[in-house]
Amino acid sequence: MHPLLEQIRKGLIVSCQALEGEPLHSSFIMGRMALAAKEGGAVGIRANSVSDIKEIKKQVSLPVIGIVKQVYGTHPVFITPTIKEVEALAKTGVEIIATDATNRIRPDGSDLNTFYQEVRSAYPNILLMADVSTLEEAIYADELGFDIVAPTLYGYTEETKGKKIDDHDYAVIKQIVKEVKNAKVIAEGNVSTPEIARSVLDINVHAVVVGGAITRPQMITKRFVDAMGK
Ligand SMILES: CC(=O)N[C@H](C=O)[C@@H](O)[C@H](O)[C@H](O)COP(=O)(O)O
Repeated sequence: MHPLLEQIRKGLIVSCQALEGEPLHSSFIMGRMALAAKEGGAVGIRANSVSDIKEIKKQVSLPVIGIVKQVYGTHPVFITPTIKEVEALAKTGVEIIATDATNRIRPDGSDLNTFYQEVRSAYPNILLMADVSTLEEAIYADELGFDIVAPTLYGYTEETKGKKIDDHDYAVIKQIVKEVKNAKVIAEGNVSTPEIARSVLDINVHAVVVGGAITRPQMITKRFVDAMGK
């Protein structure tokens, strides 16, 4: 197994992201979030934007899954959508680059296969993570040769809107773990409690990514307020 994949095996990766318009939108704060995650025992960090990644890399030496969320007009593909974002990420020294790996055509008109080949040949030493929304996309990403597959976009596409990882007794992640042959499967997206993290590990995922439940305090506050019935 690749040493980096060995390093994150069965561990918690904390996604430290705050987009423009969110209260914690600041590379300084994301760097400190990463440090807090490390102190709590995280084995890796997922982060968005060159500026956040640079600051995070100053604060921690954990492996980073880098993305650039870039919206092109009204196009629905926004997680590292084109080679331009990949080039920017590669310069930061991230160990893993994640990208939208749904079956949708990308903003520059290319399909996933063309994009994958282009990225792989330009950056053979960077691990590639496929953010998918369905079992079929997970299988295809695995066949293409992605190192990691995750259902990050399950619940966030037209086809899967509103769905969550723990729906129907974790049916989707169970199927993905069963059908994906070579790539490591990471659970990401709506892992909102330690119990869900434990359950997906028991399903035999390679590692777990948790974002909002740790790093978006406005969401955490709302969950308390909602539970209190206010
Ligand atoms: C759909 C989308 O844009 N997902 C993004 C991908 O990087 C992030 O906004 C999520 O926070 C991340 O996937 C972790 O998920 P959660 O925050 O649910 O633990």
